[in-house]
Amino acid sequence: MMSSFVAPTVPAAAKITVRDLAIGFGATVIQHDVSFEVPTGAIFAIMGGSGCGKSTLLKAMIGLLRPQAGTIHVGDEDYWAADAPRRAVLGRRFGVLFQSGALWSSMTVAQNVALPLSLLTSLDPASINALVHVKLSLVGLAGAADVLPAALSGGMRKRAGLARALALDPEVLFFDEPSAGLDPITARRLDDLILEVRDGFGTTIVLVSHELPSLFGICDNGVFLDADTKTVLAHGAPTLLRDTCAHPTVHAFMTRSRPSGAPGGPGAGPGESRRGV
Ligand SMILES: Nc1ncnc2c1ncn2[C@@H]1O[C@H](COP(=O)(O)OP(=O)(O)OP(=O)(O)O)[C@@H](O)[C@H]1O
Repeated sequence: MMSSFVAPTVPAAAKITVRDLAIGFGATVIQHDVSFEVPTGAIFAIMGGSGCGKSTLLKAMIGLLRPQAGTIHVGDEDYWAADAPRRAVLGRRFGVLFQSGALWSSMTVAQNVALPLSLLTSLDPASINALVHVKLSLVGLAGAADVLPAALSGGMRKRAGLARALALDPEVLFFDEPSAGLDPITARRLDDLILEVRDGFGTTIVLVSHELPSLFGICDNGVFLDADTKTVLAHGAPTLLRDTCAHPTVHAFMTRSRPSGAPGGPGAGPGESRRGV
């Protein structure tokens, strides 16, 4: 007799492929001809100076901003060619942690983490509670389940946001400036947590950051955007770009030095050299 058992479908690993992307607002182009691939299981950095379009690129990748041109593939699927309901289904494979944590202020930490589970799954309340407890334990907030976000420190808010982003077991986690506003030790703890999530669950991680310690400490791949040319200047791990990239803008950013030709930078006259600025 044939078995009626049907094996659950495991979604294909969500490699993200960006091709010839142009992003912007109205007629304004912020970046164009952006191409890169986020390998499965990578911690991938979107780097570049202020205003170059990192957050705008992130918005296009998580479905908040339609690109002006080009494609973003999630696995084999062209994300922006899909209709809105299909994009919503694809989007369930993503978790997002915004800069502020973006928690609902009138809901407790546990209720915030439970929200995506009650909205997007048919799990019963007891299963949701159990899952919430697991996610909060993972980020070290099991003891803060019944606390309102206002009572949390900045680092705890980020961790609560991370627990919520992890609620649906995403294949890809997006972070917008995860360490912004955190002291160096708290930022380091958050970095360690991001590494634990990637190593423990194989989650692909895409993060926007200009915190050099985080970039060097946890990212194994990335792309560097430039505001002046509105294009990608370099691809690769932040440490690789720091150690080998000769482009003056990338080199200056990665080594916190002045671009060559700038006052006090390499190539500047001796009288222009200053320290401690
Ligand atoms: N909604 C919007 N409408 C019009 N222009 C926008 C909008 N959002 C951002 N911009 C502009 O797009 C450019 C890129 O902004 P974006 O926030 O993506 O840069 P960023 O690299 O993330 O910067 P930062 O590191 O300072 O956060 C900026 O010039 C910004 O003013």
